[in-house]
Amino acid sequence: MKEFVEYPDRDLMMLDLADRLTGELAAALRGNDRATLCVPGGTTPGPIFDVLSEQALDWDRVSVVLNDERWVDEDSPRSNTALLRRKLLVSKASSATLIPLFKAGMAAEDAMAELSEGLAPHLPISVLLLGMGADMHTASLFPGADNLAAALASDAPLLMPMRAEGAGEPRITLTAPVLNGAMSKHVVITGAEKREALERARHLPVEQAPIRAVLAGATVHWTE
Ligand SMILES: O=C1O[C@H](COP(=O)(O)O)[C@@H](O)[C@H](O)[C@H]1O
Repeated sequence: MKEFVEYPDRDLMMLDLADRLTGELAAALRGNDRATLCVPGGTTPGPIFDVLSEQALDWDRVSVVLNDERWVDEDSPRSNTALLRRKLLVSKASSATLIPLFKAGMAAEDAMAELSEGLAPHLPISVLLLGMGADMHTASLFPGADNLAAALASDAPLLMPMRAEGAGEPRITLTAPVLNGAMSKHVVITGAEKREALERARHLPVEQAPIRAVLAGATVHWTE
């Protein structure tokens, strides 16, 4: 890990993090025509998206892609894409381009080729924000998942379908080499349980603690 940043409260963390991500995106846009922002779903990032979506940035030159998606329709409360549409791709950020990680009416396995083709031109990731579950999964790299080893391999494809006991529904995830190809990497976690899990992860094999696969060079942001 590059740095562990501890904040006095959630509001300050979300504001500071949104500010850092905006600064890094602006820097990426200064040197390139476009930039790619890759973000987690789940319960943690909503307040960051609220702040980010109000930032002055050339959003029409920004591509936004999720770290991973739960294979559910967008009208499901579990849909990470729906979270993005509701919280991030609004206000000033409404002109950003969403790179889809879901195809309605198809099995995840059957949609890989088409979704990978859509993602490829937007790589490498300029700015990466990851979350982490208390089970030490990040993106949809879950301990015990069927395709975990393949998704961690250095020659992994861009995307992998993933099924795991703790995951609920089938998933699709960006693989470790794609995540690690990011120009800047941040991990956001909250609460004592996740802090302890992160500490434990550092002493476990990556198969049991997949977050380890992305920690090199990452800044971890934590508050209670
Ligand atoms: O299922 C998921 O979980 C992780 C962590 O989510 P949280 O609710 O504990 O913040 C998230 O990073 C990932 O994108 C999501 O699909």
